[in-house]
Amino acid sequence: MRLSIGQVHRNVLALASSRSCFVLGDRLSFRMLSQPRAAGLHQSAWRGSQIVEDRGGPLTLASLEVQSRVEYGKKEKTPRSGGMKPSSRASSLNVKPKFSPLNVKPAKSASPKSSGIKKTLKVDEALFSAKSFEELGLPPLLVDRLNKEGLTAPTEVQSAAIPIIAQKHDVVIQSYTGSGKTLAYLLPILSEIGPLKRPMEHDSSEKRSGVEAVIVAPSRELGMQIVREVEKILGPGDKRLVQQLVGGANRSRQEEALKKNKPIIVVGTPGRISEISAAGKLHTHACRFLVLDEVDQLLSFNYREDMHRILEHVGRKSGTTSRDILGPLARRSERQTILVSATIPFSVIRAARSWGHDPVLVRAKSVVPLDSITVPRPVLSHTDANSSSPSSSVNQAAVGSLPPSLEHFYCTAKAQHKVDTLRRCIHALDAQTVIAFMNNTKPLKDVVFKLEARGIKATELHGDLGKLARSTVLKKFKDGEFRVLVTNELSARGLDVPECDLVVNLDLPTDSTHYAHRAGRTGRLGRKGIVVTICEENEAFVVRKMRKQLAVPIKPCEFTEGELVVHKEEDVE
Ligand SMILES: Nc1ncnc2c1ncn2[C@@H]1O[C@H](COP(=O)(O)OP(=O)(O)OP(=O)(O)O)[C@@H](O)[C@H]1O
Repeated sequence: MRLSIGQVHRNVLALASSRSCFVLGDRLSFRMLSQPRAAGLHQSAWRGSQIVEDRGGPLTLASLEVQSRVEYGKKEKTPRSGGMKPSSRASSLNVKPKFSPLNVKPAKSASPKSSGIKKTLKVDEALFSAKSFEELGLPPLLVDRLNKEGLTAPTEVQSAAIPIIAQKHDVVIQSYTGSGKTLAYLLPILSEIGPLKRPMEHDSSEKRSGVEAVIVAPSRELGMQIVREVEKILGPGDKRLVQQLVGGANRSRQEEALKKNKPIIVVGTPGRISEISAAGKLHTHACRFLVLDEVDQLLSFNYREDMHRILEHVGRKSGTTSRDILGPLARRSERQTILVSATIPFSVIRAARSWGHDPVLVRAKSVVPLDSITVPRPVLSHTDANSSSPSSSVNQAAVGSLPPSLEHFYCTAKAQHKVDTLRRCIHALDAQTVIAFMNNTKPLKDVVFKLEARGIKATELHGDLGKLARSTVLKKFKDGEFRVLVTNELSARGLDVPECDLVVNLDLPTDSTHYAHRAGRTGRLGRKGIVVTICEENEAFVVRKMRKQLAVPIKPCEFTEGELVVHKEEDVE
């Protein structure tokens, strides 16, 4: 019996002595794991077959999509191109839960389009709120649009954030990666502005002109992703109401589009927004909402000038200057500020307190006034928002940022053997959609080359590629044309590839916050996912340190004979 990754944490039955590998139990019913998968899956998976009854085939990442709580329909699996062996896609299950939030269309079919199979990715029901979108007070037109898009129930963080933003609080939204933070701020904004908004008795919207919401994101990819999310909700007829202002794209075209389309929402990167604003082509004085997505990164030293301009200008009536008698208070009253990240260091809490209007911290199941949070005094430093706090603040920020559905492992390998370890890891886990992180740009190509030479379709994504190349690569990866995306920190934040079932760190992340964001590219919306860190022997202590800081088990392992072998900690220490 080979066992699925998803079962590790709950089903450990025994430890095999000599290799100290875990032998795992299985509580899932045979019916759920039965024939179709058995036919398609190969030997890779967990060692431990001696003890557990063989139920007809190995369980691999594909089986992560199976949960005992809900009933599934099964569909044919479509192989992802480039794999050594044709195997299952992890996401070919139909799920029909209580509120059918799981009736979610994947962002994109990850299998070749020719398959004609409309897949439904299984997500974790527990992530969803017991309340409906209507109960949260969203306007009927907006709820209709959401339903049309297959979004029928809010996640917990959406359920907490939507009413609080509607009450005009400034908020800091913190919840783990892939928990739906984007809609948590978009929905209350779209309830107030644009064609789907709540009907008002005394509608002052006619008097408003210009941009009403500015959303800032640290990367083009994330910016574009947010634009697509807004477009999806607005529907094809009103797409022009959102405008992307990301770097790397033609600036004059963006300026022309601003003039022609008169968008109510702009989404962009700090540099481009502030550039166009400084040129007088973007008028945001009447803006009602300012969102900083991945706020901890946006408030880092790198972005300080652009962010300063944005914070000074957005939602600030012309004529007021920072020397006005009310100073920042006058500005505050003009806009609602929404700060969002899976990792919120104390520095962000401090900033939010100083700009905020009754600011509150919103988490999945709690809403806390920021004033009630004890924040240590800052330590001066000029590197970034995280490091402007003591290292404990970095650690504090990362705690609770990881979805519980993730499983973490690490293994050691010499630098020159890392790609081979990656290959063995992919096969042992039968991973279909893999993101491999490195710290620098230069070695990415080499890794891609080596993977391709071993028959694994791979591609690279980094900031040196042009905007078009970046979006093409990403699209092809999402569409399943490549099995592995080899990338750097650029892709660590916010990137939503629902099908991603494995994240691999080929280089160690710089700290636990970086680990958390990289890891969060898998296990989206409560799906199962695996994170494997491949490090050198003398770096293993760093992983163990991060494990402590993050308070998640990161288990030592190795990949032998097409299988994942989990070690007892003592064997490696
Ligand atoms: N209520 C919902 N029902 C179904 N799917 C949803 C819902 N809310 C969000 N999603 C989907 O869940 C996925 C993750 O959402 P999102 O990208 O907003 O997560 P996040 O918390 O911002 O993650 P990160 O911290 O990595 O940026 C997206 O594919 C999104 O479309």
